[in-house]
Amino acid sequence: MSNHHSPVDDHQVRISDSPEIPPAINDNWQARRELADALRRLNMAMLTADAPTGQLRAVAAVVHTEAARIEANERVYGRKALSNLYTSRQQQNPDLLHEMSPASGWSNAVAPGMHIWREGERVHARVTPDWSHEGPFGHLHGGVIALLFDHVLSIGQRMVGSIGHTGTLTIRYHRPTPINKPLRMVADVKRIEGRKKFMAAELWADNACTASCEGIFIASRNALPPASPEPDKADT
Ligand SMILES: CCCCCCCCCCCCCC(=O)SCCNC(=O)CCNC(=O)[C@H](O)C(C)(C)COP(=O)(O)OP(=O)(O)OC[C@H]1O[C@@H](n2cnc3c(N)ncnc32)[C@H](O)[C@@H]1OP(=O)(O)O
Repeated sequence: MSNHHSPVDDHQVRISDSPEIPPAINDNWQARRELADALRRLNMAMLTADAPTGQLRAVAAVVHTEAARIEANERVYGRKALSNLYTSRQQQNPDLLHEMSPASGWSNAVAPGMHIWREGERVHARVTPDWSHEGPFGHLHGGVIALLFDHVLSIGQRMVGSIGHTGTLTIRYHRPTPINKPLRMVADVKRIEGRKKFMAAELWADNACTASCEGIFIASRNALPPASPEPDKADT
């Protein structure tokens, strides 16, 4: 595919250089983070509490009412549309990925809450999946692990240019990965061949590598050549 693709639109994606979670874009997005936290708490309570049926139905009714209140606002669907809205209001176009991503978005209640940052030629990440991400009893779902790898490797591509599509992910699950404890990830670029970036990453719990991954990412035909030492400056 891809002759008809528009150029990869990842100019706004930045890799943090700090292990600290950055502040929200503005107070509105801070409020979205707070609502996402509340939703995660509600989900966790629902999954773990031996609650009476009537109580569960009563809470569902309240949540539907509150959702309708928010739905009554003008709707803007997707990162691209939201970016355009910011641009049309002549505000700086912010990096919405880190708020909205299903893997790392602080304002996305389904995301496990993952922070990615760069140190030298590697990207690091930390994430604490919980009971809502359980696969085997007490352990992390393998599909969630694939999501975490895909995301950390995707963002890691920014070290050497623009973000390309995931072509192939090869994951080896070495041992069950725990939930409810901080996990660490590390990723780097192994080599670049034309439009292909060969990447690798590991997932660690305490002192054990529980899974490792190799990924091939394919840059758009329209992307600028890779391997710039300062991708943000080269791409913008
Ligand atoms: C992601 C972009 C947006 C970024 C926004 C920022 C947010 C980031 C958010 C996070 C996003 C998270 C990330 C996501 O979730 S990305 C979403 C998951 N991925 C997809 O949906 C990708 C679907 N597939 C495609 O679109 C096309 O097949 C692609 C683009 C992959 C290649 O189609 P294209 O027409 O361009 O390729 P080509 O035929 O000219 O071949 C070119 C070269 O590549 C080699 N090859 C081809 N396919 C594969 C493969 N599957 N594995 C390994 N190698 C492959 C091929 O042999 C050839 O090599 P060579 O012969 O030259 O040696």
